Amino acid sequence: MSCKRIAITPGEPAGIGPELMLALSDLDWPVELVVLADPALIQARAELLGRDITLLPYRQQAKPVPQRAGTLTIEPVTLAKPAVPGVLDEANGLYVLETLKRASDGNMSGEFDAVVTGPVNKGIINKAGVSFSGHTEFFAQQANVPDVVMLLATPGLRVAQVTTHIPLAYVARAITEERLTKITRILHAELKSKFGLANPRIYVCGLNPHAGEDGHLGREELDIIIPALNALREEGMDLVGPLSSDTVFNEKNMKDADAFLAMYHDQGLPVLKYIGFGKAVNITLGLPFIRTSVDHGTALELAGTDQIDAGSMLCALNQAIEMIEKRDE
Ligand SMILES: NC(=O)C1=CN([C@@H]2O[C@H](COP(=O)(O)OP(=O)(O)OC[C@H]3O[C@@H](n4cnc5c(N)ncnc54)[C@H](O)[C@@H]3O)[C@@H](O)[C@H]2O)C=CC1
Ligand SMILES: NCC(=O)COP(=O)(O)O
Repeated sequence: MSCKRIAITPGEPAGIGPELMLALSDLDWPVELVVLADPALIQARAELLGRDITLLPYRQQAKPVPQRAGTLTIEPVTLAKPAVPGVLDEANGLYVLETLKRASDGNMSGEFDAVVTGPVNKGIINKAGVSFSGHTEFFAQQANVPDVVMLLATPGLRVAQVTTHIPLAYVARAITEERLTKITRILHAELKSKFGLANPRIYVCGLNPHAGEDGHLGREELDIIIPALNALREEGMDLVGPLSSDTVFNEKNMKDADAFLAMYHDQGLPVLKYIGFGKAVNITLGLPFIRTSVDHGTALELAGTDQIDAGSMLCALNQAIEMIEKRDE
């Protein structure tokens, strides 16, 4: 297989993204990594941490070559202001978006084979004047895809979400038969195509406490979720539920399920992040390109220190490489 090229966005410059890039540069990789960032930022963080690193310019027309330890290949994107570790500055909000847009464009054109993203601060991008709720929604919009699925995965557990970054107060309204059907179809199809599962079994969470307790604690299960799941079962999908989300994540179910489908962001992710910290990956399903990410945030208080765990970033890159291999099989 020819050497592949993966775009890497470090994310929020005041967060631990630059440290994550240094962690990537510690290892040899079988692919070319193209870091979309301000070289001065990476150099400054390396100096702060007493690290030697050789920054190489990205040459788009050259054949991709595997990344060698001690180096990072960079395409410059210029910060508006030098970043201070741990201190957000809305002046750099658009810089972050520029890196994401470059990654998206390069993936859409076929220049890159995947994008791996570091953590961004959603709030500071909004403060910079651009409405932004997350990479998931941003990449969907850039790729002109109406529906994508956020899936977090760690060994032994995959959790997808029907809704992503919306206020809790809007969640019940957003759970419609149409949305649940579309999301479940994407999840089911990509568990097959991207993870090689012939007939994936998906455990579905209820929305209400005790999955509505026969309608006494909320009617969404009876009126929306059960009818949607029954129709999808008619298509041959192996769906279990809806089940009460306070008990569904037990050892027996985790062994049996290929994935869990949660109704909202904070329903299943605490379980996944608890058992998977340092070895979990966020994957966007339904995009026309491969996108993986760290499972954690900007950890501002750790920026500029050597206290970070780069495990999730390494897993995200390995996951992207695996997905490229699967795609090219
Ligand atoms: N992929 C992304 O872009 C994500 C971005 N975020 C953003 O991050 C910001 C901060 O969110 P928080 O909820 O505080 O989550 P966080 O993940 O930044 O921090 C939660 C706790 O985990 C620790 N932590 C996080 N990553 C770590 C690492 N690699 N090594 C060691 N310790 C680590 C932090 O020090 C903190 O104690 C928010 O603006 C949020 O939107 C959050 C999750 C994902
Ligand atoms: N919990 C994952 C998260 O919030 C990151 O979302 P995204 O920025 O990857 O869409």
